[in-house]
Amino acid sequence: MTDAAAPKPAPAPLWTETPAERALLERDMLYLPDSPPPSLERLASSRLLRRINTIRTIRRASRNLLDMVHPDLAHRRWHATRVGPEVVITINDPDLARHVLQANAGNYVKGRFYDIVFAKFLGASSLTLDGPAWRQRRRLISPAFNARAIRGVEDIVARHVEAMLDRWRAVAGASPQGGEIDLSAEVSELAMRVAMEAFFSSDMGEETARIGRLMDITITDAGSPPFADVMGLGKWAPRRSRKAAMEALEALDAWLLPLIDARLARRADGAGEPDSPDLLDILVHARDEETGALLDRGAIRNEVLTLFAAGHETTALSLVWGLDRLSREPVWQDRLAGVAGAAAEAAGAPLDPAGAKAAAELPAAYDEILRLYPPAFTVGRQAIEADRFEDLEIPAGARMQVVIGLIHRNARLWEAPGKFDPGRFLGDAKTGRHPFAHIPFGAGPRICVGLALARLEGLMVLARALPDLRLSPAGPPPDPLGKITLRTKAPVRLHVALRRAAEG
Ligand code: HEM
Repeated sequence: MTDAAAPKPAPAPLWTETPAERALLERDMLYLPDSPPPSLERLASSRLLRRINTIRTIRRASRNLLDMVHPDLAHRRWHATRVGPEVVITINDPDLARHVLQANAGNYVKGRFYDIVFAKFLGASSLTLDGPAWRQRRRLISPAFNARAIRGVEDIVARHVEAMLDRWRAVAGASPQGGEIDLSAEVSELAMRVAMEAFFSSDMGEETARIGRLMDITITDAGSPPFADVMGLGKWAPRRSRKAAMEALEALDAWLLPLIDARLARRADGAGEPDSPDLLDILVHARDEETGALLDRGAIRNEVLTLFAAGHETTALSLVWGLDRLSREPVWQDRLAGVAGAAAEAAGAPLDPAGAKAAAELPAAYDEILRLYPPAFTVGRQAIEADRFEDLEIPAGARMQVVIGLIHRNARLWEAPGKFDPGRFLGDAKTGRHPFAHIPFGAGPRICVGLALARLEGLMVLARALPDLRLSPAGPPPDPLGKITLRTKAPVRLHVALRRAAEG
């Protein structure tokens, strides 16, 4: 038999959605815990119940943080419970979120939980510090994320997006039916490569898989702090081993510290800040406004690790959830592909960031992705002093958990909240919306410092991928898993085909 007569390969299996899957995709809560935590009122009646609840909650939360969210919260503005020594108030209300994150932000710090979760890994950094030390650190790192700095990394982002899409186009073009990619691995590699080059002007080479694994081990471990730490028990209390995470952290340090040391050595030799500094240059040359002091090696290491950890996983997850959902929304996918394709044709070149922004449907689609699947599902604060909001008494020390993922699907704020509809962010549709109804990057003084970089990456992937590639699901909708971020329980795969082949 000649090649020409060889049978065509069997069509790649394309996922056929069931009504149950559609209902799951469009429900008002992304996640429903099967047994919710009891309310504060019920716990007040029994010490035994409080103990049992604490142990149970910590166990469950260390497996999946989303289990902390009470399903009743979908219909309530807040819910109070007690975990160990703390009153925990979970929030599904834009006014209370504004009170905690902005209006009375001075009374709320990152607090004990951030110490437990991050201190061992990131140390003191812009993410974990509070008060004047945080303000100073934030001032120091902000120049690395201002409009000029972001324009400076546009080419880096475009180059890495294209390199990723070339791999996808090769898979898609290998057969008329297209093929499958490991979406989770692909976008994680993209976000790491962008961070590495934008922050350190350095190439990750073949390191992405190893560094990704090390980051994953440390972040996963940080997201499940030992019971004794959560309970605030002394050193005498037994704790589970964190050996694997500490080894991963050492390996990360062994990778990062030489990069930092090389720049510190240049500074010691008298080299000033270059004309186009990267993030590491900015940190190495940053001086305290009042004292003129430079950051020491430890502070630079903490900041660099924080920015790498805070930046790469969140951005990658927005694309995992977003492209998976788009693969299940063919009408919007075709519309976005048409808009991006027409804009690129008019420009006579692949869309650049300004062109992608100007094609209003594209930023609207990224906003809708961040609404349905906010990678930072929840942000927490601790009350310094007792406070009051309407009829809610907030005791001193209370943990305030703003559940962004609930506010984003709150039926009082959004019509048909589970439906994918970027139209919510187009034209007049935004008029009159509560300013805290959509807060994927947080809000107030501690709003995400890297949001422009994240948006740039998200937008460029949509703008460049959709005109060429038709995305379809390779399996059922992903299951959410709350660690520190909104992960998926298993890596997500995606089916990609060339649009021209698919349409021809
Ligand atoms: C889609 C991607 C991203 C999402 C959804 C996201 C979300 C958030 C949120 C919700 C906060 C506020 C936390 C709080 O109030 O407690 C935050 C803070 C922060 N983010 Fe992002 N982020 C993203 C990307 C990035 C990137 C790319 C970077 C850096 C390269 C970054 C660095 C930070 C830092 C340093 C903070 C702490 C800021 C402070 O407290 O002053 N993030 N992020």
